[in-house]
Amino acid sequence: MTLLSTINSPADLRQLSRPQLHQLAGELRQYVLDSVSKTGGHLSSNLGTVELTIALHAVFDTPRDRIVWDVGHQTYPHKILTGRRDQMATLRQLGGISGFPRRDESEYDTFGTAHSSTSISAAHGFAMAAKLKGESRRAVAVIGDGAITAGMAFEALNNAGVPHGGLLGDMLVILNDNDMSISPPVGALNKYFTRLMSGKFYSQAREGAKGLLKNTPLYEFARRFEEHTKGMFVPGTIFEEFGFNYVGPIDGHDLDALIPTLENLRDKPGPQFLHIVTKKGQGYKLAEADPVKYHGPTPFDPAQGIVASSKPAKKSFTQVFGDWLCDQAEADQKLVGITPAMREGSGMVEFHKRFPQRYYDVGIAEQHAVTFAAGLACEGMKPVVAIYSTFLQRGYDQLIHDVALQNLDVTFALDRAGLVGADGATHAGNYDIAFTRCIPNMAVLTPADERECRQLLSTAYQHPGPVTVRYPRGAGAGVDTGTDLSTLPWGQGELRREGGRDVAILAFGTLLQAALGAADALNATVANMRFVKPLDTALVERLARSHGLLVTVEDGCVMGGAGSAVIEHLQAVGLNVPVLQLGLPDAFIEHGDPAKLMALQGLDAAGIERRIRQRLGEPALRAVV
Ligand SMILES: Cc1ncc(C[n+]2csc(CCOP(=O)(O)OP(=O)(O)O)c2C)c(N)n1
Ligand SMILES: CC(=O)[C@@H](O)[C@H](O)COP(=O)(O)O
Ligand SMILES: [Mg+2]
Repeated sequence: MTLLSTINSPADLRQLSRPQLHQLAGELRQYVLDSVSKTGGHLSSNLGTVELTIALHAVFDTPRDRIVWDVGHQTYPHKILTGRRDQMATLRQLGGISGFPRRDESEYDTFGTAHSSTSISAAHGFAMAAKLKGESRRAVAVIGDGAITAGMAFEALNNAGVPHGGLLGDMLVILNDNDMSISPPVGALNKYFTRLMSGKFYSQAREGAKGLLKNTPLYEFARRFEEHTKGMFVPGTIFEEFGFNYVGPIDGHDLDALIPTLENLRDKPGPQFLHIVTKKGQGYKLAEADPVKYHGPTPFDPAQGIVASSKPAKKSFTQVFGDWLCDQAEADQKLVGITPAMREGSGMVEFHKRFPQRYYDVGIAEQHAVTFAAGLACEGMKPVVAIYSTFLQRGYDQLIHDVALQNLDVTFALDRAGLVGADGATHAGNYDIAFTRCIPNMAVLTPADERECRQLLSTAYQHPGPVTVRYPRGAGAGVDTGTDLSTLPWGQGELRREGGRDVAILAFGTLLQAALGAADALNATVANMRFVKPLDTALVERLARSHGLLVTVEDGCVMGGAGSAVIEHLQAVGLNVPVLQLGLPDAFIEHGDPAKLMALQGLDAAGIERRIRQRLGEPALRAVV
């Protein structure tokens, strides 16, 4: 029997001796590796937080004390120790536990997250509420060196370090510095952390206070860095200037350092800041060597590691974008590619290699990414912002105020549009059609397949104003993209299937395939609309005049979506034809296999057919999933 199998809550863990906690760390790390290798999920970050999680639950009185994890992708050890060990087999699957903290999943998950850099604000809220309610409890924010680069983290530090109405929150911010975001970290702050590490951390190690780094790459790195910076004067840290008591850096894998340090900080009033140094992928050699590859793998054999499939894979939309970006950059020196910390996920690795001067990873800084692009556009450059639909939500005011209002020529390549699968509701790109099409000057393009994705990216790029081109996670139908940079006529859709006069389906985006499947069974007309804005109003009117029912289909929210655009136009021109709007409902859709999720929403071919038949008052011919 393992020790881990006896831990059903942090109360059990608090009964263990220090040597037993060391043993627990080994078992927990193995459990994380075993379960993630079966389910897929965020691996590298979780291997790095094993000791920290044990130390936090050993020292703090959780759930009474509030631990707020930033992003929350590193909370698998926390889930395992807080009563969800056996549910790890269901991680990120339909009906299973989430890959992120959820208030409705456990009382130990104090704050729901998945978008980064919110933890210090939320912990500050917890700390001030405790003060106002006269309760004595601690709030702890755990934030990574990637997540802390976002403006929001600094807005919170700025606020939390000074008293309000004479009250100062008792909070601890733990900076989990593993010198990695998803990709290698960028920016001045990262350089600053390296400086901090090379000073205090190294000198502690050298003096034998811990002797822990000896013979490790970190030791050698710190030693070499110190040689470069000899004589450098480091006054207080930036965090002390913000009003925090700064402690560290300490080794975040050393329970014997972590536990006493946390005990000490737990008992100190006011804002405390602990800087720990960890290694992404710790304890699994392959992940340590390539933390990017093991950031969020699909299932793999831990003995072998991730091996490339021998089957030729269909190109993902992300790859279609990445190829297009390189070709367009080759053709136009003015192109600048921008990613807010998602180089791999957005398909920009090759672009980075080939065009390093025109590649910008701005860190986790979506707001800055959008306004930086606006500045470039003012000077006649041609910025392309590659951003996940869900993360553009962070840059919404910048989109309106800095880009659209000045009608600037910025192309937004919106990846992960629609449901994304395992990451669930936090990452779903359901809202971008609704929140972009209402902005004056913005154009909104929805390619139906890989070839059209490439063509509409070129079309957007040539259009002298702000445009979003949205495409989903994963592969399309396998349509050849071609290698040209040809464009499609602005604002025009196309008729893809001439059917009877009863039903015309207006498909926006990649659901065209499912719409065509349904149309075959119904003998319906199908239009591939391509543009949500400017809408092909001539095509809409023609179909409205010649069919008894219009059906709009999109993989975004129905409310305010592309179907709403069609109805608004019909109303404006006084065409009174019934419209059935098919898309995502007014509900958050949980994690699971994307195809299953779409079927459950009635957005596969069978579902579209069934819902149209229901609307026509016909019996459903296919079984409900
Ligand atoms: C607002 C936002 N932008 C981007 C992301 C994607 N993202 C998830 S984890 C991550 C890297 C975080 O790095 P760090 O905070 O250092 O944590 P680590 O993975 O190193 O433990 C990024 C960019 C996100 N979740 N939220
Ligand atoms: C936690 C986070 O935001 C990312 O790691 C995200 O899970 C990546 O998603 P993709 O796998 O779709 O790139
Ligand atoms: Mg990090």
